[in-house]
This record gives sequence, structure tokens and C-alpha cells, in this order.
Amino acid sequence: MSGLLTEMAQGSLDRLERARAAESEQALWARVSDAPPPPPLRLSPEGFDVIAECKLHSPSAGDLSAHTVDIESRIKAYANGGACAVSVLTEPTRFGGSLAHLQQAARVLLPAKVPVMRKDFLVDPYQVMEARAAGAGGVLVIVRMLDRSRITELLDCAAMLKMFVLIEAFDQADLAVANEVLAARKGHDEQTLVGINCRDLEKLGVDLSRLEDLAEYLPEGHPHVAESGVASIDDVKRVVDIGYALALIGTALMHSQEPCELLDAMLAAGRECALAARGRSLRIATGVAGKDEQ
Ligand SMILES: O=C(O)c1ccccc1NCC(=O)[C@H](O)[C@H](O)COP(=O)(O)O
Repeated sequence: MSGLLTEMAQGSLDRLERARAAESEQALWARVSDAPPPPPLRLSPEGFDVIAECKLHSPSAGDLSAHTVDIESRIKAYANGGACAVSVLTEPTRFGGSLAHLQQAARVLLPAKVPVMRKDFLVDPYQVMEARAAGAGGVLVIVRMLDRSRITELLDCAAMLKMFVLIEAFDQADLAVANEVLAARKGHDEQTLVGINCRDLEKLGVDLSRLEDLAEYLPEGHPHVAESGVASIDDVKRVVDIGYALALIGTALMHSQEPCELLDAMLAAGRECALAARGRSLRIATGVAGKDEQ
């Protein structure tokens, strides 16, 4: 595991210990198990969606808060721009996040029925319950940080709470684990996305070619998410052309003074590309494709 992930895992365990000391697992479960279900994640029939991310700081970009007057306005802008979900960092030391941000986002998004995803370095089902207690409808699960049985426990907990999960992979080995875990869950009533993160965890740079290189190893039957480094309309077109149904976009939106407009433009471009790709497949399937499409 990279130095950063090791640091994040330790920090996550420390936070978990403090949280458990403040509220037992039984008490937290009692609080969330009877709560009304979160807004479901709904994907567009037009073939492309964006999970818009709120992160005030990041190891790669440093301070990202310059254009965020208040979190609620940013979250509303994401919903108005058409995000299918909003990812909120809750990691405090390197990402400037907190559970309070998650709670604020969930409250603001409730009328629009857009779910919020807890973006953190989760290591225990307790933290999935914490996310639900804060109003979240989804969580991130990073394969690289966990063994198979712990991934399964996190997925089980999320499913019981009607939350979606974004399973995150960095390489082929992560995808082999994701494939194995998901194969054992066929037929479960749950919503699981699988994402490839393009960030190099040592150098912190991004390389979108990872999306092409790993596409063939992605589990079938789950929407695929392009994560990290999707920063422009051209990037969006590229990920849709490779076949990704969603992009998780943080830095570019945080740098934007007009995130609603940027999101709207990215969605329009992605959906136009998805439509063109469908047209190409249809022409090939019906045998009316041009020579360069075959
Ligand atoms: O954002 C970082 O600098 C980072 C560094 C190390 C591990 C994780 C990191 N970010 C978490 C993410 O996965 C991204 O926030 C997410 O994919 C959005 O990426 P981007 O659009 O590039 O901000």
C-alpha cells in the first residue's frame, strides 16, 4: 500500500476509535436502521452522468476552497448542474473534510432527491453507519486498503442501509479482487458502481490512459466510473468513448467559479458522445456501418 494510503488508513482507524468511544455500534445502528431510506442513485438514460465532488483541500492540488463561499451554495450548484450524486470528502487532515460537511450536503440535497456519497478511507462498517446517520446515500470503498472479507462487510452494511457503493480500483490486482467479491454477490439487491482511479498515489499525478488499459478487466453488469483527472470537455468525451458511464470530478469543479455551468457543459458533451457511440453500435449491429466503423 502507498505511504499516503497507509497514513489515511491509520487516521481512519484513529477516528473510528474516537467515534466508537462516543457512541457504541449498537446505539448507532439503532439510530440508522429505522431511518427513512436515502434518495436513490438514479442514472440518466442518456448514457453519461457525473458524480460531482466537494473537497476543500487535496494532497495533489493543495487548497481548493478559493471559490467556495459556503459549502451549501457549492452543493446546490452541483445539483442544479445535473450531478447524479455529490461526493463529499470527510477526511480531515489532508482533504479538509468532515462529517458535518456531509450532513450539510445531505440536508441541502434532500429536496432535489440527489444522494450524497461519503468519500473517505473507510475501514469498518461503523463508518458506513456514520455516513447514513449523516444523511448519505452512498459510500466509497477502496479495494487496495481492505481484505476481501472486510470489503464484503462494508458492502453488506451499505446494502442493509439501502446505500450505493462505489468500489474503487487502481490496478488490475484491485480489479481481480473486485471481480471476485462481486461474483459472490450476484443477485443481491444492491447498487454497486466500479471505478478506476487514475491517480498515482506516490507522485500524485493523473494518467487517463489507465482508463483504457484497465477497461477490459472491469466487472460486467456494474456502471463504470472514471475517477480523478477528468478536467475538461475533451476528457469527458475521451472517457465516454472508452465506455465509462460516469465520471467522478472534483478538482476541476472546485477550481471553477461557475461549477453549475461547467457541469452542465460536461454532461451535454458526455451525453452527445454516448448517443453517437450508441448510433455507431446500432449501425454495426444492423450491418449498415461505414467501413471505418466496422
Ligand atoms: O485528490 C487527491 O489529491 C488525492 C490524492 C491521493 C489519494 C486520493 C486523492 N483524491 C481522492 C480522489 O479519488 C479524487 O478526489 C476524486 O477521484 C476526484 O478527482 P479529481 O477530479 O482529480 O479531483
